[in-house]
Amino acid sequence: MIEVEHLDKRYGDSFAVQDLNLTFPEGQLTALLGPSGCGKTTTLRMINRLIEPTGGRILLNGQDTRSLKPEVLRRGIGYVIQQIGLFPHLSVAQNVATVPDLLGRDRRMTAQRVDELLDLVGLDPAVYREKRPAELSGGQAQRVGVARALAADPPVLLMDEPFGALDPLARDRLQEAFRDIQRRLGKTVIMVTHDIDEALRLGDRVALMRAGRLEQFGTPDDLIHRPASDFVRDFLGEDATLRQLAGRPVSAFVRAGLPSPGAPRVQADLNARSALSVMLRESHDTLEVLRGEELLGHVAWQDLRGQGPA
Ligand SMILES: Nc1ncnc2c1ncn2[C@@H]1O[C@H](COP(=O)(O)OP(=O)(O)OP(=O)(O)O)[C@@H](O)[C@H]1O
Repeated sequence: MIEVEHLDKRYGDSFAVQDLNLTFPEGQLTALLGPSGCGKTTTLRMINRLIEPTGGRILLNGQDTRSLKPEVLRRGIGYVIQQIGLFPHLSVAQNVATVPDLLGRDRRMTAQRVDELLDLVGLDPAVYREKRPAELSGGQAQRVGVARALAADPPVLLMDEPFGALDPLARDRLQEAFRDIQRRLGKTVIMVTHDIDEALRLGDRVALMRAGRLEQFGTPDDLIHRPASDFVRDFLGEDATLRQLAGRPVSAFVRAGLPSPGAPRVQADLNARSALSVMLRESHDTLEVLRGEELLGHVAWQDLRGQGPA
């Protein structure tokens, strides 16, 4: 768990970050979201002490990070940035193994782990192990960057716009793959993004910042349905609900029981935004939700609009 207390970063007379108070829950992904210049990157870099705060403190599992040597601190905190900076003269496998090698880990174990990690991020080790960074696409290089950050098995991962440089299709795929990995490995992840869709889709929690301060901290649902201010509402925009629905299957909204007679049928893995479209098209305010032939229950219009059980 990472706790940030009264955190300040001042440059001359202006604050990049001002009186930030925030707890990043363990094993969850928190998106740091906000307009350009609001202090996201500064916050992230204060956590691994690439930037030293001018005030306040940061606790990692209850321990003040200032009491740890930066290099010791960073061993437990992976860091992924957009320009991932793979070493061009090293192979993919050597790049992924950088940290374990530095830590003097057993070579054979490391080689095996490198293969597992490449597999995990969707790169066939037999094909990619010996390639050089110059032979990779942008998306493949990003995957290697994620594998490298995971190689030291840090409990905490800091990510700064990790998927920013990718085309939309590659970004979608890597986001999904990463979300899976994060859930499976139970890492605590803090991800800087200015992409609202990305924050709402990937974040268990979203911290929305504005001019160095925290505007709202909550689940994507909280921000969308219970915005703390006009700024939050405006920032997310009117189609925030639709955006969030696009990222979730309709099965997440299912209630037990029968729908009203004549309700259209949809499959459970249909995304909720498309399910809403079916309701509009068919002029029906409930849908019957099936998985294959099995009836799971129904979903109602008001559930998709955010007043329901999900
Ligand atoms: N070294 C520095 N010296 C002076 N001001 C700085 C310095 N680094 C950052 N700032 C200022 O602090 C503020 C926050 O910067 P930061 O990079 O944290 O924003 P951000 O939210 O990550 O923005 P972006 O999304 O554009 O990357 C900005 O106004 C920036 O100009």
